[in-house]
Amino acid sequence: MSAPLIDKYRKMATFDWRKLKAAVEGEEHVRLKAEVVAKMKSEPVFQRDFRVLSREEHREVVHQRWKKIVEWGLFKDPYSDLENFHALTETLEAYDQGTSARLFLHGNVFGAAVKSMGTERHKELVQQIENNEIVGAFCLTEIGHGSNTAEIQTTATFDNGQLVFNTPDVGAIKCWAGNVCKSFLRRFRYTFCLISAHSATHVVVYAQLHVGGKNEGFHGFVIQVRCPKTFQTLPGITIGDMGSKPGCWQGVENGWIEFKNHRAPLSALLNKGCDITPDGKYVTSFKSASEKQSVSLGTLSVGRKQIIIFRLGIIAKGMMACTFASTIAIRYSVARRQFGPEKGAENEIPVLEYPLQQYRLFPYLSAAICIRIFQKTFVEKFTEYMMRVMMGEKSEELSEFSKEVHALSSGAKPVATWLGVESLGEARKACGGHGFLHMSRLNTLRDDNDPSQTFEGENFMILQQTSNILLGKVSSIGTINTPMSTMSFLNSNPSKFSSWSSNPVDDVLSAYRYLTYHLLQTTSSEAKKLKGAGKNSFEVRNEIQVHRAVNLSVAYTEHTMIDWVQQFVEEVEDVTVKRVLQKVLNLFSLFLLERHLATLYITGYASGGKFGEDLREKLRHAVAELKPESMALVDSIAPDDFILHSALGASDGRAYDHIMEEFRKYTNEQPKWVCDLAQFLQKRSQTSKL
Ligand SMILES: Cc1cc2nc3c(=O)[nH]c(=O)nc-3n(C[C@H](O)[C@H](O)[C@H](O)COP(=O)(O)OP(=O)(O)OC[C@H]3O[C@@H](n4cnc5c(N)ncnc54)[C@H](O)[C@@H]3O)c2cc1C
Repeated sequence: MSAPLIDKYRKMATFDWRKLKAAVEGEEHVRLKAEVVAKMKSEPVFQRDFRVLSREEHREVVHQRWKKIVEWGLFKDPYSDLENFHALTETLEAYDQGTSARLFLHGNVFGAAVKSMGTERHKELVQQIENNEIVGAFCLTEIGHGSNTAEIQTTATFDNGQLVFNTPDVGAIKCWAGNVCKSFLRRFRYTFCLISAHSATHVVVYAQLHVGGKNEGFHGFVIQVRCPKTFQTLPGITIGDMGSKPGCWQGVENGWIEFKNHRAPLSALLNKGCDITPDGKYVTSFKSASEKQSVSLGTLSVGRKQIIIFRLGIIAKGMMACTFASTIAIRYSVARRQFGPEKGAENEIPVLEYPLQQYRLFPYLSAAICIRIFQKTFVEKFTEYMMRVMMGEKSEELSEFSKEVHALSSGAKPVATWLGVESLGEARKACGGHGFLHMSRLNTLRDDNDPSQTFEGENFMILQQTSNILLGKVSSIGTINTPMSTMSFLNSNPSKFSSWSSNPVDDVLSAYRYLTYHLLQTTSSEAKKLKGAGKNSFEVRNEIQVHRAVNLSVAYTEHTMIDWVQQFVEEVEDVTVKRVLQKVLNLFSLFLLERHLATLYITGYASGGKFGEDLREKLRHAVAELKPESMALVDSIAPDDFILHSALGASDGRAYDHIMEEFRKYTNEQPKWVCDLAQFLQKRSQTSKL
């Protein structure tokens, strides 16, 4: 039975949360997710408590869950059953990113790398991967090189018809082994491969290829690293674990690998577009060194699309983080009562009543909904693009499409993951002391989501990809016409602020257009100035980042997010749902824009304090407007309690009961060391009497 207070808040809503959920997620998706959850609930291996597991225990439980999902055979072919596959992926990601990583991410990257860079001679291996007869990992990052992958130092040297792998120094030791992104699976066949520390039998490894004394550059190879029966490493290979990691990543076997004269057959070279003849001649069909590098780095053809698919998946991680943060903190804020207009515990009010608490939490509630709508729209547009690629289209418009998708995904991944991690930190603080308990899950979830800001392109690094593409458009201002129309507004100089309209989102979009346009202009003229002063292109690119290129990428991305969500809301048929979604978007857009207030003034969008005062007043109003809707909105986004797994955030609103249920598990405990304490105290008391 729910607590009366949470029900009171539920009744304040002006809409049916189920209808909103169906409108945002799609009825079929909601139904399929419920099916997966029901299956997991029925299986003992998916039951969990709040105990902190050791590294060994954590990995074993993840392994058992992985096995169960494999046995269920839930996702034989994502191509033929994409809806089911999306439902499974989202549910597993919400349940535990470590389990989903073990299931999907590393294996798919390994398998896809073999498929995209390999040829006919790797067919048998591909078959083994698909049959789960071997276990694979992906080794690109080294101790000394992550972002700058082209400079990795591991070597593969042709010698007597074989390849000899070496790690020249400590910086060249492979680490992290694996790769990340769930939605990669949405389009590509997958395999179940584990990470290298304990389980991998094979790895895709990147190394500098030396043939006949010449370095032919960075190449991909697939090699066996362990015997699949004994799991002993092969000669010349040392593998270890990377030690403890926070959150769910403790359950993931990220490992390091060192090579010392490890010999592998020539077929280890993933030889699409290049090869070594048995007598030791390097041959290539690549026209240039950079093309060769592009294929090896996986940034051409399928590879570039894979990166975008990874990023689309990571945007969803940001959405999920905001979902967990707002669900747990808003439900708890109704159960938690502190102070009141008059003295007496009976007069205390739920902390959700405080405008400051609302101001800290509701923006992330709106972000959870808006990022989901944006991500879903982006996936649809990307699918349309992929269909054209698969149909073999080769047009200038399609290559423009590719660039635009790349620019937006490189901006949206940072914006979404930063918001996600930030939301969990704020939610933890908004839940006070109890928020710090492991059973709130907020700190653990924060740890789970933390690396989403770094992997698959460190956020600040990939924002540079967005700004580079935007800066490339400066010379064609007036004729910019991109397939998704995210840049068309840059064709004309947007006007300064004059007055507010009746629609805050229209006003926010106008401000963003001005902001993006002016950031593009100032970044571009700064670059010209630096070039004129004799700086080289490396220096120029670095010196235009702070306050300029980074802000440009963020502004462009946020403008598109808001614009697409607005278009979605306009299409919603149910009037009550549409009205509340509009309130959600009002808040999301004002919340994001307020962060750019200083730059808006600096770039001359407005002068005097009134614009800023008005913007903030509108933001406070948007927050207040969401209060009566907030609990139903939470219900519309909240995962099932089994998946949410938070003593503070359960849907029945009985946070104290759940907290005490956990506390009581530790009633009158007598750990072994208290005997030692008793003896110590006794000894002290005897000594003091002497
Ligand atoms: C949980 C987790 C799982 C991972 N899994 C894998 C995996 O499976 N396989 C794999 O190969 N790797 C994996 N990685 C590694 C990951 O891909 C890299 O850590 C990531 O690419 C960032 O690279 P880096 O660590 O070298 O960061 P660095 O490049 O060293 O970045 C450090 C700092 O320098 C800044 N910086 C660097 N260059 C510039 C520049 N030009 N301009 C401005 N600032 C700059 C960055 O913004 C950052 O703030 C994983 C990492 C984590 C945390």
